[in-house]
Amino acid sequence: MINDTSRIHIAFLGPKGSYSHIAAKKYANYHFNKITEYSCQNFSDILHVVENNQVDYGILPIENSNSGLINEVCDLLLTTHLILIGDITIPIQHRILVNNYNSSLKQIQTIYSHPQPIQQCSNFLKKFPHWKIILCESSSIAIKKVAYLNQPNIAALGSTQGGIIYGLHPLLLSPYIISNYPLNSTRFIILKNENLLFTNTTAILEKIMLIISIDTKLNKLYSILKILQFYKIKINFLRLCCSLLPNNTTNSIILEITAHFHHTYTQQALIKIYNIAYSLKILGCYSTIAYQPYQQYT
Ligand SMILES: O=C(O)C(=O)Cc1ccccc1
Repeated sequence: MINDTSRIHIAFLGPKGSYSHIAAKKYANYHFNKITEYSCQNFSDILHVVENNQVDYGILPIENSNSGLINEVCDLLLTTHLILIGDITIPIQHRILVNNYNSSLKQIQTIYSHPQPIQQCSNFLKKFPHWKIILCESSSIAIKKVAYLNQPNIAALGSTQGGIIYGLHPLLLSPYIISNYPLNSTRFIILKNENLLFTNTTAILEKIMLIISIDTKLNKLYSILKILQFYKIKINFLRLCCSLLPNNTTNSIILEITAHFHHTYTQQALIKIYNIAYSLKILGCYSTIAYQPYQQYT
């Protein structure tokens, strides 16, 4: 347990300069005075340090506008007792980062990054089939490695901020060209080790994330969708997590809805879902922050 109570400790993926670090700083600027950043090697380590009260909050990417839901994070949500207290969406602008600012695309033979940026830039990367792709635990560890190796034929795919921290230079290419879709953004969720679902009673908590366990054989998923439709509750995303065990008779659903927990319709819908499910867990009720600083490129 960290003793300095005047500071908020927040855990994120990678050394400084990762997209998760950028999101953590933006979230913290909005909510807290002083923060201490706590860097983790992988997503499960983030949950671990929050669960053990080594830090106050953990931040994890949940979905990207290009590549969709981040499966590894969804799977981790099924196993944690942490609650979700907020989310933040930030623009993601990938850059090709090199050691020497005179370098060109032609020189590159190997590119390092996290699987997410690689997936989000897959169309651009297809133009260079001879490039060797090296997957790393975060984009910032990739940047750090490329800076350490200091060779003209290697590059990292990551953020401008990460490049600045480790002394890499972005090639003069618009991030619009590098990402599969120009408006690339990622939504991050903020997790806390707490029992209370409603820590911030003054905020308008407009989103609810649920984990529902249902029978695999019966048409329970359809029934859940019908209930939500009946109460006109908007589904933000739904992920069906099928068990790989042959005799397992339950599936888990991660469902995010736009709804106010105390609204009568929400309460009625949740009771109906609870009645047809094996179990219903409310992972969190929270409000959202979205940053849209795309203007700088328009
Ligand atoms: O590798 C990083 O920098 C991360 O934070 C993971 C990631 C990468 C790209 C989009 C969202 C999250």
